[in-house]
Amino acid sequence: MTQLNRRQQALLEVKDFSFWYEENIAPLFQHLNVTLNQNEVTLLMGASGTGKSSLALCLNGLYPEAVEGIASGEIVYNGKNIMEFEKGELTQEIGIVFQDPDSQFCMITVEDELAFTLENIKVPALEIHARIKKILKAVGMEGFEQHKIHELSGGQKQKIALAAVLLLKPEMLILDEPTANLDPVSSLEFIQLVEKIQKDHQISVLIIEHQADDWLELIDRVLVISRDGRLAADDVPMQLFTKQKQLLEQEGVFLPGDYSSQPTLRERWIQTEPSRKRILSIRSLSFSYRNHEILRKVTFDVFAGEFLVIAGENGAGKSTMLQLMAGLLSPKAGNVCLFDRPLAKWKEKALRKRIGFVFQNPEHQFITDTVYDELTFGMKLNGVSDQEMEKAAADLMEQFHLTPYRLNNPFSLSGGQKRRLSVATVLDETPDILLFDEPTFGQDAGTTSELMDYVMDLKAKGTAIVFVTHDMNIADTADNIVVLKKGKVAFSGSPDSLWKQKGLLYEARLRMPASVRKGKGELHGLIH
Ligand SMILES: Nc1ncnc2c1ncn2[C@@H]1O[C@H](COP(=O)(O)OP(=O)(O)OP(=O)(O)O)[C@@H](O)[C@H]1O
Ligand SMILES: Nc1ncnc2c1ncn2[C@@H]1O[C@H](COP(=O)(O)OP(=O)(O)OP(=O)(O)O)[C@@H](O)[C@H]1O
Repeated sequence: MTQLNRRQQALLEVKDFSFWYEENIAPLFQHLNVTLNQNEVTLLMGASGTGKSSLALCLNGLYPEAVEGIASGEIVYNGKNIMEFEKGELTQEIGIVFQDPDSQFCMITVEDELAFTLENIKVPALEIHARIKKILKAVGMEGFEQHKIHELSGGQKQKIALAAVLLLKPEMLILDEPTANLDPVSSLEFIQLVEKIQKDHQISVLIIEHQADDWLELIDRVLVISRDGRLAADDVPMQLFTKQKQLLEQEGVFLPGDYSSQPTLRERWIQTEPSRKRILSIRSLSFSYRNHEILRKVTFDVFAGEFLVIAGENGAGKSTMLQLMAGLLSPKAGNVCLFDRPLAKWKEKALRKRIGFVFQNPEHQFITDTVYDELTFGMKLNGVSDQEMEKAAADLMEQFHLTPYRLNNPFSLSGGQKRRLSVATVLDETPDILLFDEPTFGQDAGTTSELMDYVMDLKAKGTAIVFVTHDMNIADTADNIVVLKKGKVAFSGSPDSLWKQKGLLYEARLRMPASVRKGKGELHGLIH
């Protein structure tokens, strides 16, 4: 940590800046005054929905224009008001890696995407190939030139999005929850990569993240936006996390493990034992996309009242596994049985009633124009009365902090709100098994523990819960963890027995949770 000892030279000055999505509603953030300096690494924190992503888009001049929003005050970049830059000019100076990397791509293959970026900044054709090769190596994606972007795993996409932005050689880099889709070791490597790029090029970096632990070594300064859209804190990390704990807890911000005296997620619940009633059995299951084998002879069971986590590196086949468990994909060999009956023999409607499924990308799930319609879509199909529907939807909106957004379009919600809505839509009735792909991604400390409380309550009542997750603090609370490695089951057992297997953790690109590392005095161990 450099404790603000770098030479302070203003790069981006935010002066009395306020922003509204619509007239006649309260501003999303107001009277912000803050200066981001050259060669400085700043972390921006705040509860889900406070406006962090929106602020990032204001800083590089895309908002308010792109959303017909309203802004007052000014933002000055290198001494010049950002409104005075030509269209597209500022996006080269201030590069953003978006929260959802899919929203950033416009070409089919990795090479075309990166070449498109270089052509836009008029790089000579002869140089393009070498520049792409070099940047792919820098982000650990060497040899992926011909891969189709939509076929990459979430983590692989994130690295390509970073590569595309770095090609522009920006003076400032904004990273919006950049490690949310990465496996634990890739996440750490990504942070090290950002550190190296920052040091080599002395660029200014603004990171938006809910969990700061692994960034602590790198960040100079932390800003916190409060729920009412004001700058609640601006301090060096150690001062902030030791002296302002109460404020941070009130604002729903995760305290890094080093500073937190809160119980770990695992300590929060009285563990309930799963029953021996088998809900789902997976036997010798194999699956390929075209000739590419993704899963090979996978076998495990899921029991009533069990909390099972599927973990593994980016691209290991976890999301594919979950879709096979839901009957959204069909196995090439082997089978998945629900109550000893193959999924293929179930009627679609009966299957959907018994298995709830939440996609990795919430947007893949939304089919209506409002939060309320999204929550009641399934209920309407099942003939639930208007009165019951209203009550159930109101309860879910309350529980998942979505009440103010009842009539909002699901696509306009913040990343964390979208995630909560997609989870809430499968909770309108209680199926036998709930399959969630990264349900806690993008959540602040408060919404994570509330969501886990909700899910643990369902588990205690007998619902089987399956999470695909990269969050090892959450994996630590599971009854059973299945680790996939290159499409095969590399481990199945309790979290405690997994944490003892250092070699396996390393090979599967997993890490012990912070609380376990802390107990062993290895909190900042690079890999484990
Ligand atoms: N295009 C839009 N139109 C209207 N409202 C929007 C739009 N985009 C975001 N919002 C609203 O602005 C608020 C802030 O969203 P934003 O994505 O900036 O929050 P955030 O702090 O980044 O949240 P998270 O941590 O969940 O990603 C949310 O309440 C969201 O519903
Ligand atoms: N529609 C598709 N067509 C072809 N290949 C695909 C498709 N979807 C995924 N893949 C490939 O299958 C492999 C497994 O992908 P999957 O999304 O299941 O991995 P994952 O373990 O969930 O990864 P992550 O943690 O990054 O989300 C990856 O190599 C991916 O590139």
